[in-house]
Amino acid sequence: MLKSVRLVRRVGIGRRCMSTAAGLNGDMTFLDGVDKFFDDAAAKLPIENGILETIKSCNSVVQLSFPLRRDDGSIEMIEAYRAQHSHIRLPCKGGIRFADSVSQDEVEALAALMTFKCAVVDVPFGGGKGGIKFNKRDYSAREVENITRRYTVELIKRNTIGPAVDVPAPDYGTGPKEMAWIKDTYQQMKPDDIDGIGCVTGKPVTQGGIRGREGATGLGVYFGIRKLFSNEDLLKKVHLSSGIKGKTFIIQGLGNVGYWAAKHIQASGGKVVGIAERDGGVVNSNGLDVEDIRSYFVGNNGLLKGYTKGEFVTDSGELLQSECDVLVPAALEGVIRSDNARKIKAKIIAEAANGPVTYEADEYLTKKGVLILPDLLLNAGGVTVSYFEWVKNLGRLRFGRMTRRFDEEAMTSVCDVLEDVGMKVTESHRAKLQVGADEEKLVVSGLEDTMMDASQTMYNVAKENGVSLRIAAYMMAVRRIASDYGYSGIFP
Ligand SMILES: NC(=O)C1=CN([C@@H]2O[C@H](COP(=O)(O)OP(=O)(O)OC[C@H]3O[C@@H](n4cnc5c(N)ncnc54)[C@H](OP(=O)(O)O)[C@@H]3O)[C@@H](O)[C@H]2O)C=CC1
Ligand SMILES: O=C(O)CCC(=O)C(=O)O
Repeated sequence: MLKSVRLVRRVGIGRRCMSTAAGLNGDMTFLDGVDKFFDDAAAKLPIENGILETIKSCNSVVQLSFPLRRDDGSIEMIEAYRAQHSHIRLPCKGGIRFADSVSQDEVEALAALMTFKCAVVDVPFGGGKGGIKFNKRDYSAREVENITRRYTVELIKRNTIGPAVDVPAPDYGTGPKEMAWIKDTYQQMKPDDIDGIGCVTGKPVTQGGIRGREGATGLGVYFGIRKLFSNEDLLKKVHLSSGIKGKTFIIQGLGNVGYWAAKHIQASGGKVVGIAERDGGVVNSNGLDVEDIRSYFVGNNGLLKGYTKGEFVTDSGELLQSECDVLVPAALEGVIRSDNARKIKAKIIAEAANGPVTYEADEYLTKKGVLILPDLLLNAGGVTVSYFEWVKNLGRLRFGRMTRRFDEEAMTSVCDVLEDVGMKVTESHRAKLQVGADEEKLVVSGLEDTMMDASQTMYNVAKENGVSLRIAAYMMAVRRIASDYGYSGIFP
């Protein structure tokens, strides 16, 4: 039985109905920090105050609690949320987090980041985010499945999930398996929704997922970092030469995002000299082998302790403060705060996680000259490829299915014609040209194009306005959303 349900409608700046979150070790709460970044960007834009208030406010938050029958026969109440920050574009979009840290403040902040992130990469969704407050490790597989399915049912009952209204995806603590349960539950309950398969993204490929989504966020992080390493102007400010090759990286979190980002960084010649996980970190100034450490970590129940190809450091927080060119936080928000910002030695912080740097730490580090690649841009690869998955689901057609062979044959004809007119086309030329793009190639290409384009616009906005990259990203987002309101007006 449903114990309590609260539907909270947020209607204006500062009129938060029940923000109970404590600040982050003395810094403001996650949500207050996001609001403050928004205000700083908004102050630079000639946009009517009422529109700014409309953009900033969270449209709705569902708070749920539902019972779980534990394996030992006892009943436990589970607390969960889904925030829909913006309905200006539908569906709402954003992941579902399974973590002890989940709170209303957290999901609202994350949902707001989703709205702005989607606008930065021009993905036509409003922001949403869900969370269930529990640690998966303390529950059996059956219990986790039941929690996921019951949560989905509670969302269905409130019309808070569906391909047209709100489409969840993976986030911290969730992945393809949970997304498959959500999809299956939705389709069991709504068999007449012809687009039901698009009710969630990040599904396994066999369940309507898209090739490339699992590694998309980390690949997008890599693309964003690579783009920065081609920007001589910005690199000059942090006294670094161009190119990733030989640069040193420390990664926090070897989960989905951290692993894929580290893998691509290493493949392009970057040196991963430290990896920090919850139980401790491993350092090696000659560079760690990402694939090797990840397979150890996965096989060792998510623990790094015992890994022998580097020095183990018990306090993984120490790694954030170690010497490196680029620090990549890829775990949770608020890990760089005023109480440790002064000790950060990295020249660049690449925000793979959402909100890893608090407002206060951002202010301090930016003044000090540390370059921060903001979450709004840097981890947008996930939602970009989720968008491709949703389009695929609604279109019911795998990208490349109707074009791959056609393109290959067209290029074969081009090679034949070149030879007919007397040009020499070698076998290696043919091998290069006669490729039709399959789904994965198209996804990677679309993702790369999106990240390059959005990065360049962000750099331009930062330069034109003399602001940090983060404020530039917020400015891009606010301008685009305000322009939507300019056309749609305020209903009714
Ligand atoms: N998945 C996605 O597509 C996207 C994720 N993000 C953001 O990226 C971040 C990471 O998400 P994701 O990779 O999916 O999550 P995962 O759950 O896959 O991985 C996170 C990893 O970080 C570890 N971790 C937790 N706390 C710490 C800590 N204090 N120090 C070091 N490591 C820690 C976790 O350990 P443990 O399991 O023990 O907690 C886990 O191994 C989140 O902020 C998320 O919102 C952003 C865009 C998209
Ligand atoms: O893939 C998505 O739809 C959302 C990913 C996400 O939760 C995020 O970008 O923070």
